[in-house]
Amino acid sequence: MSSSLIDDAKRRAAYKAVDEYIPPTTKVVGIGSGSTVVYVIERILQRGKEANNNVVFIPSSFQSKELIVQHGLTLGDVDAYPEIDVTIDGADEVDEHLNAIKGGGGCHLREKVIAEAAKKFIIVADHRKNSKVLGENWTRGVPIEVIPFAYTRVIMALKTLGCGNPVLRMAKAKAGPVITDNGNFVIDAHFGLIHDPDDLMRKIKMLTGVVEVGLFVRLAQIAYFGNENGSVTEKKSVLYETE
Ligand SMILES: O=C[C@H](O)[C@H](O)[C@H](O)COP(=O)(O)O
Repeated sequence: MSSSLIDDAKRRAAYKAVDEYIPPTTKVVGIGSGSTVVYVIERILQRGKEANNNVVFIPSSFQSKELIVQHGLTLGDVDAYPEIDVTIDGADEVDEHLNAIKGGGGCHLREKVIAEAAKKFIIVADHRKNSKVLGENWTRGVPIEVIPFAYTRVIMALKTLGCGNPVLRMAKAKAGPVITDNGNFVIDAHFGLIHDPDDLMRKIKMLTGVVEVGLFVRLAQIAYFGNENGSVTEKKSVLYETE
């Protein structure tokens, strides 16, 4: 599938999420990070200045803060708005229960804060992210943000938890490791198929030096996946099916 077809798929998922989950009454919107979220902003801007005038946007990263500011939207902070109406974000993989792997861009710590602060957390992605079980398609591993001082110890501990080859994420255009928006490192740890993401998330989070794990368990209400044929698949959490 060409990259423009994938971009189209991301765009359709993002547009649908904005159309269905940001009604005119919405006051506070959380903005995730990554390439799909760019289309979320694109759709929000298409609603026009008037529709966005009274809406505050809360970023989950340097990237989303820049998107909000550059497009003249009102920037807020989770300190001032600890309760968000709806957060829309991308994902690296989503399982059948709407658990997700996130952090391919190293932003999962702030993204999780913004997701947990939201009454509704919505995922937007292309069809490659739509799996039955986590680890099926996303084999780069679970992103784990760690304080630099502890990274070697965390890598050792991840091996005892069953990860064969945890890798410190290296920067592409700089010598040395990726540094997150919070000044930390990221370790990518592939665990094969993850049948119990809650259990794995808790075990990793208990390791000293781990700041946040890119496993989002039971947080999403709905996920939209843009497909190759132009359709959009909706996956809804059983936790919200009664709504
Ligand atoms: O740290 C990055 C985030 O978790 C992204 O939301 C995730 O990697 C998906 O990004 P994209 O929309 O570019 O596939």
